[in-house]
Amino acid sequence: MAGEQQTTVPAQVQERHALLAEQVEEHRFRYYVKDQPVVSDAEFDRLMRELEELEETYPQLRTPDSPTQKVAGPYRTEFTSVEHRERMLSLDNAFDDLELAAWGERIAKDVGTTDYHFLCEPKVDGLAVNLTYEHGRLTRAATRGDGRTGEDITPNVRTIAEIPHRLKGDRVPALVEIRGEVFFPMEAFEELNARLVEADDKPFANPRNAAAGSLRQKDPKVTATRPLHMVVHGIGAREGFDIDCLSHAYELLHEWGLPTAKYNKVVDSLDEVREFIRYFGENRHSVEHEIDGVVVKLDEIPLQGRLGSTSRAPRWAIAWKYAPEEVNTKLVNIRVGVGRTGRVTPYAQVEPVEVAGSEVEFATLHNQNVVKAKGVLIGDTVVLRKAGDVIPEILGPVVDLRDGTERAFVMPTHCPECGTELKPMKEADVDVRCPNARSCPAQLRERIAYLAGRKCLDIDHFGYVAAAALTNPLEPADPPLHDEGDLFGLTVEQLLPIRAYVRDQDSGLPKRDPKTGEEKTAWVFANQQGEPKKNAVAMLDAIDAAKEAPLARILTGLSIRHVGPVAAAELARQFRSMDRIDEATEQELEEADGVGGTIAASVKQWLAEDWHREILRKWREAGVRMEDVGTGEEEGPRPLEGLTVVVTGTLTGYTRDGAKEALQSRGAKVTGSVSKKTSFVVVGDNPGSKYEKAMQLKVPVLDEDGFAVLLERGPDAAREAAVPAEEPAE
Ligand SMILES: NC(=O)c1ccc[n+]([C@@H]2O[C@H](COP(=O)([O-])OP(=O)(O)OC[C@H]3O[C@@H](n4cnc5c(N)ncnc54)[C@H](O)[C@@H]3O)[C@@H](O)[C@H]2O)c1
Ligand SMILES: [Zn+2]
Repeated sequence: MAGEQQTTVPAQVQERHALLAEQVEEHRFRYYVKDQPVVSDAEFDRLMRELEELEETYPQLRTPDSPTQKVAGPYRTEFTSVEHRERMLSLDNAFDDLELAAWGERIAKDVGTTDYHFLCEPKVDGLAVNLTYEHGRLTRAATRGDGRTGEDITPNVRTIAEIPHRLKGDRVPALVEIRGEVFFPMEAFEELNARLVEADDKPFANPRNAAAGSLRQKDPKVTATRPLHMVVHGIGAREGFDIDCLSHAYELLHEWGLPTAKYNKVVDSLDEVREFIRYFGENRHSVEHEIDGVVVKLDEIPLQGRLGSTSRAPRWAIAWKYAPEEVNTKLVNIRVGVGRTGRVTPYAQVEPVEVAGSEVEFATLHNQNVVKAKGVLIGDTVVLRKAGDVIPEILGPVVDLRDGTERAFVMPTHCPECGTELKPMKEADVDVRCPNARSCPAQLRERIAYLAGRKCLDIDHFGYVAAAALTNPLEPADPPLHDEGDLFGLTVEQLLPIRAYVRDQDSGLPKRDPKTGEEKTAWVFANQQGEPKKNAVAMLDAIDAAKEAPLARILTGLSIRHVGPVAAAELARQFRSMDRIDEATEQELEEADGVGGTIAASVKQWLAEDWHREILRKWREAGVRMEDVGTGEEEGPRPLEGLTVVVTGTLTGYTRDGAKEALQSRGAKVTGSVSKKTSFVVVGDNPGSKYEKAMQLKVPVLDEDGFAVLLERGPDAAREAAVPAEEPAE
């Protein structure tokens, strides 16, 4: 200590420290008071980290008014100030295992016993609220403020349905302060922003800001219209009752009617803490609110007291932060991509950013109404979210950074790739499509990529870049594939001269070099000596092998509307060859198990088109089998015998009845409600409560692809394809 006092702080360091402190204070003000932050949480955390590191090296900089020594504020706001009876603190963070281990060691050293437990809780991404109950009545609700003094938001909090105005039961104390997190559900966020934009109000950048902004309204009537929820996660001052552990306190809070968390877990060791962190890292989105980390607490309350707190955070708890899923970036442009069925989708093109482990340059905007509803303008700084494997999306604009140069998106009237005039999908539909199915380069590229892809022919070394190169190269002018018909006739000589754009698979748009900003191009199949690349040769071999593909995969790969993997499997099982499907009447197709009128009509329509027939003719000529060997009758087995399956939500390739028949014809029992005896729950879009029930009961859940696996390959393979439904906590 004495030595450190003598090192003088270099002038640049002092300046840097002052600048960081000022920035942190500014960001806190925008975040806690205006509910409109201009930087991402991760960016904010980096500033805080740098500040802490400077103070670690030069402890003289760590004065009591440094932001590192305070919760936040104090702020004067339009709300009345109220004192908390006990301070509301922030939490120290652990960003890696070393920091978690260091915390664990400090606990072990300072706690004075070996008999203690860790309470693990998902960290709710919302805003902290303090509820005061006196003799069971909610007498006050306040924000955290600077930790000692918060804002009185009692009337607003009273509008939140799940917060009781009166505690239940006969063990109600004289006084208790309850701490918790108010959050805004992700599903409702888009709708709120749409309403705000409609009314010419500022949209929120993310759900956490929406929670804070909705709760901190001058008029509680406005708050009442917002779907706010709360999870309680602590207690402050108390009189008239005693508790030994925080986990037991939660049981009491639950008994009083307060919304306690479902997933908390008490464990003995740091390794089990790690397991909890790992589990929720992978299942972040199976919880009803956003999670930005895990909070680990010492469960024993007397031991918490022994460790005490700093001016900013308790020593007995730590927040593990997950890698951020949200970043701020610039919306450079909104362009449209054309999908396999011709559907035209606006895409945000952003300044490339790293998020959730990958570089993102495009984010879907679904359709023109979504662009409008989100309230984003070209040129905005936006919040971009990438959750797990899901396609990145734009949450909302950072309105406070606008400078007036931003402009609204206008949906193009013509296809960006073939120039054909766009038409609504159906009459009065918001979705528009390019009607030029056969030779629109975009649609052809998407169909070929799908045909070569995992669900269909599964051709090795034939990815999206190859599909793009073969259908619409920059050189030569005449592409090797004019449609699907040319696939099995490809030769190595055709591949060598191909140069093409490197395209993003989700949007279909050319990727750009982050340094030069130019669109990336490549010689896709030839090496520098002009010889074929190994992968190109292997791809041609794989194309050849795909001539023997099972009929179901061929059928799926034709991109016939309504014929996804499941319907294709049904058609193949019952008709067994393309010829027989071709010869069957619409009536006969319709009467087949699990097919139905829509699919039958669509198959017949497809087959009636000349250029489609030409594809089949060329394929036949090239030796594509398009027939399943064996009669099929002798297998007629009931591979799903003994299984009970529930189907919920909308499937794209199947009607509800069709799905049911496909299951029953294989021997499965189909029921309407989920129980412990259910073998699988098949979920489509908008699944609702049965899905949640399945998660609770740990019943394996199958999406549409998983459903196809179940039908084609049976329950063992399907179990591997199922969503893990295991939960660590009870
Ligand atoms: N983007 C910005 O400009 C900006 C500005 C200020 C703060 N922030 C964000 O806020 C964070 C700092 O805020 P903070 O001081 O509230 O710290 P914090 O969010 O890192 O942790 C403390 C808070 O976690 C909450 N919490 C959630 N679940 C909990 C649980 N199960 N148990 C206990 N507490 C739980 C509590 O409200 C507590 O106050 C930053 O790390 C940053 O992410 C962002
Ligand atoms: Zn087109």
